Amino acid sequence: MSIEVNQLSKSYGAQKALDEVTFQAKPGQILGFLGPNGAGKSTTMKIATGYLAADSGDVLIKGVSVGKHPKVVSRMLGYLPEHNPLYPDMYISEFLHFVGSLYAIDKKKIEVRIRHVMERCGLMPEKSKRIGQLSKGYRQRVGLAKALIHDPEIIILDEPTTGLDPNQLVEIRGLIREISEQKTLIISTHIMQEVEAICEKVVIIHRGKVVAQDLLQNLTVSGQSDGLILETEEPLELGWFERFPVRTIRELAPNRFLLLSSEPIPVLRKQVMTLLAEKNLSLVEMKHQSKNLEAIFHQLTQSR
Ligand SMILES: Nc1ncnc2c1ncn2[C@@H]1O[C@H](COP(=O)(O)OP(=O)(O)OP(=O)(O)O)[C@@H](O)[C@H]1O
Repeated sequence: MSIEVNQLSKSYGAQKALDEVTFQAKPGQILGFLGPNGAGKSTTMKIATGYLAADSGDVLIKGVSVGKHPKVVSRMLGYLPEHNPLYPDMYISEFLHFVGSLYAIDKKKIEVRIRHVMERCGLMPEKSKRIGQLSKGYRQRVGLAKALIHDPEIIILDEPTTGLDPNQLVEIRGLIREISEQKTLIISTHIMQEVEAICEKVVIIHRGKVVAQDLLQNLTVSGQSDGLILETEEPLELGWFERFPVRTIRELAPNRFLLLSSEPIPVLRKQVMTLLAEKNLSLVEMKHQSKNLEAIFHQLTQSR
């Protein structure tokens, strides 16, 4: 295994942020680490990269304990934190020089290495600007370049596309896919499309506990999550669905529900149509929510 997270627990005061979190990533795998706000993703990433100590449990990077050998591990890891810390007054290459010196990269090799990562991360068009003058997308690229400068085998990216516009988002995702060749990647995110677009394996965490861990293809096929999204102009009463073949109801937004069906969707749809007519409700939207990651995520991380 490239990364083994073993029974990690962490509390902040009385609050338990992680409760025996366990998962693994194989060499060459892109693992999507998913969870709602406050689930414990950043805490896990910080412990895995040696920035924070766990209360119990450990993370092994290629068999080396992060808790016991944080310095050894830091050379094997590239990390893009959620709040990507950069020096706004520095030029990009100046900044990468500085980071390279922290990893004691050979002075003869550093120029070549900086040029390589700047090209790889598409930074050459902006090379004459200071970091503070760059757009958010380009600052994320600098963060990625920083994570790659010492050519680590394992890369951990904490919410790498948050706050990017749709064009930058596609570009950065493409870049992540390119970077991932021959590397092991963990990407923490709450964007389902991101995981579906780039990840092979998925771990879902909720309130500090792992609630699902599998290959994306297995999760989306085996998840018992076929459902119907229903939105009406008027409020719906949950009691109306008691006689329906509905296992669970999730409120996605006001007057908008995900009904997880225990029967084929056409059976449920027919009953919902009858209900709408009976109650004289105006339909805004009704659509089949197939067994996709978003439905599984809702199912596992929202309470009724
Ligand atoms: N330094 C801290 N002190 C106290 N509580 C903290 C601290 N850091 C995180 N927490 C709490 O621990 C829980 C997990 O936080 P964490 O940042 O790991 O979640 P997350 O899944 O990364 O969330 P988000 O998607 O919102 O970034 C949250 O309830 C958070 O408020």
